[in-house]
Amino acid sequence: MSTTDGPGTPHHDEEARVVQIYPRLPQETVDYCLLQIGIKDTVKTVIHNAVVALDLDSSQTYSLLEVRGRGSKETPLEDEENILLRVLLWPPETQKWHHRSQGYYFILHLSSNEAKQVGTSKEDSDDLCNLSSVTEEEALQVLRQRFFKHKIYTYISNILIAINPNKFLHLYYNPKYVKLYENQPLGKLSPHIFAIADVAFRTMLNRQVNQCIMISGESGSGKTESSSYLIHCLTTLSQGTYSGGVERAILGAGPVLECDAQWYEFAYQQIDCGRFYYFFSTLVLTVKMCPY
Ligand SMILES: Nc1ncnc2c1ncn2[C@@H]1O[C@H](COP(=O)(O)OP(=O)(O)OP(=O)(O)O)[C@@H](O)[C@H]1O
Repeated sequence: MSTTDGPGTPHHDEEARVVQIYPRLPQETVDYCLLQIGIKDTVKTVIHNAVVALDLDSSQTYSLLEVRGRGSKETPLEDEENILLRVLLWPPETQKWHHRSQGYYFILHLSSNEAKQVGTSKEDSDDLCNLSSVTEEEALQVLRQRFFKHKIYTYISNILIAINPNKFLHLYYNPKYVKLYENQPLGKLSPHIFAIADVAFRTMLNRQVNQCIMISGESGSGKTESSSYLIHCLTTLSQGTYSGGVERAILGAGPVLECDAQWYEFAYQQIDCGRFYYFFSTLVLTVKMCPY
């Protein structure tokens, strides 16, 4: 990420965007700064760069709020969130330099240290393997906490856990995300079902070997829904490659996607024997939240 001199500054890569950050501070500062954000930038990096660009006191704690649309509420963003993923959901005309009156911008807010500490009572991580202590209780706590922040996907290394949100989350399934996750190593961006589809698709093309994504979970946990997102992503990825027939093949595979108990038993035997990776490129575990 770099600071920019103004609206005319060229983008360094196709996925970079220029955003405005408006400081909301007790003291007088310049109105706003412009920052160029790229695919790897998190909210934390944006806050750091805005503090430098606005020449603010770096010993203070700041947070970033997103305003998405005129008159919309200000949404506080998590430090590790990928900021480009949010900006890509803004209307195209607001994804380059634009006036604040159009309603899409970020606010840099001075937050007190105590407030920050209360808000981070438990550690959060995109990958449960990164937790400092991996107990069942800790893992469930993190998943629950993420779910309440509308983060339904979490990795355990290259296994994806998908929690059924029971409502359509447009933030996750915007068609632009297929492109964003294309050719990205697993774990580089926030956990997503499209990342799983991309890994399977690339491995199939590179190794010229059939791939299998196993989806497991109790009834109503979102297996069918997850497979339709996978199919959507795979068919989109297959367009524009020499494997154009993939679309027809995948759509025709509906009946065999729902396999019987015997097959599951076989699949789990392979996992138990440590042969998982020979049989499945990836595993998606779907989870239904208990209402109590
Ligand atoms: N990712 C998701 N986003 C939005 N809604 C979802 C998602 N996953 C599941 N749901 C909701 O939960 C309902 C149940 O999901 P789904 O039919 O996929 O479960 P299932 O695991 O296939 O169940 P069964 O094993 O009984 O067939 C869906 O009809 C949908 O409303």
